[in-house]
Amino acid sequence: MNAHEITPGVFAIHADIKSAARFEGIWPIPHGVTLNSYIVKGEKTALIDLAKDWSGSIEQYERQLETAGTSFEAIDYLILNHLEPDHTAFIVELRKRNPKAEILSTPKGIALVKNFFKIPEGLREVKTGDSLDLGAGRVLEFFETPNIHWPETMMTYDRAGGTLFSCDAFGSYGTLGDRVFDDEFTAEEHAFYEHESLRYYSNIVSSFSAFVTKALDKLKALEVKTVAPSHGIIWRKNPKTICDRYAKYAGYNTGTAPCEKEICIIWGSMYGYTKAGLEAVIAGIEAEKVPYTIHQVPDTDASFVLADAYKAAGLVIAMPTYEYKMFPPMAHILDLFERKHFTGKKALRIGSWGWVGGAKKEYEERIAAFKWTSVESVEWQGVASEADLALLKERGRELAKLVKE
Ligand SMILES: Cc1cc2nc3c(=O)[nH]c(=O)nc-3n(C[C@H](O)[C@H](O)[C@H](O)COP(=O)(O)O)c2cc1C
Repeated sequence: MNAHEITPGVFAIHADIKSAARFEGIWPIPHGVTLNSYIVKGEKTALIDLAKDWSGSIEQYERQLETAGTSFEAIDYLILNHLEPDHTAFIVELRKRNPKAEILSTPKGIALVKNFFKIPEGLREVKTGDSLDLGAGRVLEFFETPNIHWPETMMTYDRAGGTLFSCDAFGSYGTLGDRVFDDEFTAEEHAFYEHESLRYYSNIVSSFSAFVTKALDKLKALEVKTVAPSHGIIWRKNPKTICDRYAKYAGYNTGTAPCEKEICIIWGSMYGYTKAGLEAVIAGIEAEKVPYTIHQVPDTDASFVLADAYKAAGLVIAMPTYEYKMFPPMAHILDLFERKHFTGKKALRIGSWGWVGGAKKEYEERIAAFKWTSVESVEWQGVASEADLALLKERGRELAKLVKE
């Protein structure tokens, strides 16, 4: 694969990773993930971010550097926007092959270079407002954007070409193949990557939405012609599309953008009693014509549940009591909701119990901090009666009406 030229002297070094089953060891990536790093040339050459190791990775990476007219040995500066290992794995190899290349990152980033990789020298701390003159009119500017997605994170901006190297911000799952630019994909392909970027955001970034909003504010002053993230599509035709999308995603759990008027139904059931009650709830939702997605746990991986639940204004949580508490796979989902700050939802909880219940109490304790608006929950012993089913349908309607407000 060749490097992709973004503007004269600026290249994307792009790798499709298909060998890993999961991202961060948690989130399934059936369609893989891309890793982008970038070469910027003035009189001096900068490499922005690196890549993770994969089979044959160094050789593939070197071949792309060659097609961009450079090599590990010719790099003058290594700029690290983010120290997560998927963007830094080659750092030791680069330092070995090219001890003169200076490494630039935020003060927290430089501390990680020292502590992670035991590289003690040839390091430069940069802060917001600092810049690096590569010569020939090419100046790179740095913007600290903490917690997108680690505390040390920054973005780098090439003012001459208007390219923003945003690292994990504006990223997505999904490999790209030989195309990397937004104008090279069809509407259908964009719909696929949009869902993968929502899944990426809800899995990886949603805990840090307040920081995303702050970073987007900071970037408003820049004339961004191309958004060049570390994962996924490079946006040169419509950079606003991905910026707006991220602003919307950040708003879902900080309240700066409304969630979608839809319901995500998450259910688990051992013997089908809760499921039968859920069908009545669904009938109520359908009667109100509110769109919904539905996921059974644990069958559907939490990664996909999070994506649909993150964007939905409404949630149905359907589960039985299990050992005096919530059905364990649902407890896992609620634990993730807490960690990822899924606030502000409208929710209905239902479920069957056998002899004394317990799920309701644990659920209510768990969601107390979530700032959700709850429709009164419905519980029943064993098989739902006709009266239970009528009530369940009614509560489904009630939730749907709330979502439509
Ligand atoms: C492993 C296990 C643990 C259970 N623990 C409780 C419990 O602590 N309290 C209770 O009231 N019912 C308990 N039950 C009973 C179920 O909650 C009850 O049968 C319910 O109707 C199952 O609904 P489902 O078919 O949707 O799974 C338990 C059932 C199983 C299989």
